[in-house]
Amino acid sequence: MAELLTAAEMRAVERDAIASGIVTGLELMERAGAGVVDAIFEEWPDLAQGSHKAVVLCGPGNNGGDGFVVARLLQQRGWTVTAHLMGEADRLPPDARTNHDLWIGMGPCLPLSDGSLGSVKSLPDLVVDALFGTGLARPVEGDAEFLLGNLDTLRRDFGVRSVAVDIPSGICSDSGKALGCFPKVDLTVSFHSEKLGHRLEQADTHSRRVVVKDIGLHHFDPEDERHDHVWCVEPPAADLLDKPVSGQKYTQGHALVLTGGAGRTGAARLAAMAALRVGAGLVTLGVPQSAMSEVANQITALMMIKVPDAETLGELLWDTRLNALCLGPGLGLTDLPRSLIATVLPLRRPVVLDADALSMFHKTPAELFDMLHEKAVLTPHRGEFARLFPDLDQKLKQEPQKGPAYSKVDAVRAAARRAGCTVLLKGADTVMAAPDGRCSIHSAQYDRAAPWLATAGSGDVLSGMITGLMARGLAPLTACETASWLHTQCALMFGPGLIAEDIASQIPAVLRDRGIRTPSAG
Ligand SMILES: NC(=O)C1=CN([C@@H]2O[C@H](COP(=O)(O)OP(=O)(O)OC[C@H]3O[C@@H](n4cnc5c(N)ncnc54)[C@H](OP(=O)(O)O)[C@@H]3O)[C@@H](O)[C@H]2O)[C@@H](O)CC1
Ligand SMILES: [K+]
Repeated sequence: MAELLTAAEMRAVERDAIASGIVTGLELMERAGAGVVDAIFEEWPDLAQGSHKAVVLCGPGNNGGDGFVVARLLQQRGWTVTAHLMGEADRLPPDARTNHDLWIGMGPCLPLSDGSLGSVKSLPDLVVDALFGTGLARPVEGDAEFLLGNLDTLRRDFGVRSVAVDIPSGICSDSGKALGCFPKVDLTVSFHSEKLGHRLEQADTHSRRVVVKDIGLHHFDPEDERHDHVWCVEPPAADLLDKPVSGQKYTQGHALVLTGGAGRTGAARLAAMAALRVGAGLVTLGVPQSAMSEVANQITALMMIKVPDAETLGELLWDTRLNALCLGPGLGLTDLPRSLIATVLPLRRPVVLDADALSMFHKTPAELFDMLHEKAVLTPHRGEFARLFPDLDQKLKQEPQKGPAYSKVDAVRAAARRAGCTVLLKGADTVMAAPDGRCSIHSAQYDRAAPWLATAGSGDVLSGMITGLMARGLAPLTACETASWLHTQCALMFGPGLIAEDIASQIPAVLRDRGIRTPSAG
């Protein structure tokens, strides 16, 4: 998995590298600027030929310093470049000041103003946004706000291309939240690793693409440093999902998914099918009397068993081969589901709680938290999260007045700690955290945007996938990471027109794509 860094972590990596003597700050800035120029030509090969016109907006910190390097390197390629500086040159930090002074010998540096992007008659081919990077400390105002607001219009209406250095200015790199304004650029070029802000919130609405350029710094090792850092979920390794050739069905676990009453069993059936498709050996639906014939008419590979009350469920669970459970999809909000949950949780067996199993505790979340354990997973959407963790949701909702802003990572980590189990908060930026602080983000953004996944029953399928993977023996956080990736990948594979029933049906194709083959296929 790839690390996602906060501004403080990035500064620490830089500081350690400089202190060890392997590199200077000035060298890092040069590499950063050169990385931006390389990325520009990779993105737009036509700009690598001939002479073009660029405007570089430089801020008062080192992000501005990177901008002066870009200005110099483009000018050296024969471009016509104008730099615009926000603030006073003599207040720039040392490395940025050095690059400013180098630029002054080469081309114009004007004060930033509302006219910095030129007039309709003299527009540049490219705008470089180097106003603020990881040091954004408060909302952007004045001329900077005006200019950033215009970038998207220039792109749409006049074909002017825009590139942000490190992160679009105005976006908090720790939280992805906008501080004061909301630019939209074609390309963001970041350094060393992506920052959390490239993946959180509506990240792909302020940049159409993000590329990361290596500047020769040390990367964290996921095996050693999982607790402190946040990781971006990547495609699961084939051996995580493959089945042993000689295995029989019980070696892949037996999941139990509880349904609601008559007329409300669809959600649990979706979850159960997903659990089976991700490879659980057996999946049984636990069904109340009123829904027995409805469920019997709808299933083939799934099994069912009557669960009229909590006592029956308790007896059933003496069978420890039932090794992962799913409660919530369509379960209802009456006393029966509450007693079913109270029967399941003390057994400390892997369990996913979703939907109604979360909503029913909205007045008494502490009652739920008291029963939870480290093998449990909560999979709330934002509304369910707000009901269980109203104070954290409130903090998350507040419009930030300073950076770094409170982030979804902060909120989900706090929720997992409080609940004592893994919490997965759904979204295009799905954030999941274990109670010990391990945390990852699955991003269905940029080229993995899956808008058709926002469809009724989609969350039930995700819960089922997590349950099935836990039945196969995956640890809760790993199951969440793997299921999040599979869920989105199925949607991408199916494409437009997707409904919840289609998601799990794509699993075989996705598994084949991951290199999981039948032995005879080699
Ligand atoms: N770390 C690394 O390894 C590397 C880092 N590199 C580059 O450095 C960048 C980080 O540089 P940075 O720390 O100087 O912060 P940066 O984003 O330039 O802004 C700070 C300045 O902006 C000001 N300011 C803030 N908000 C404001 C507002 N709303 N309105 C007005 N002013 C505001 C703030 O003022 P202050 O808060 O101090 O009053 C301060 O003057 C990073 O993104 C990357 O591009 C690369 O060279 C490669 C290696
Ligand atoms: K920027």
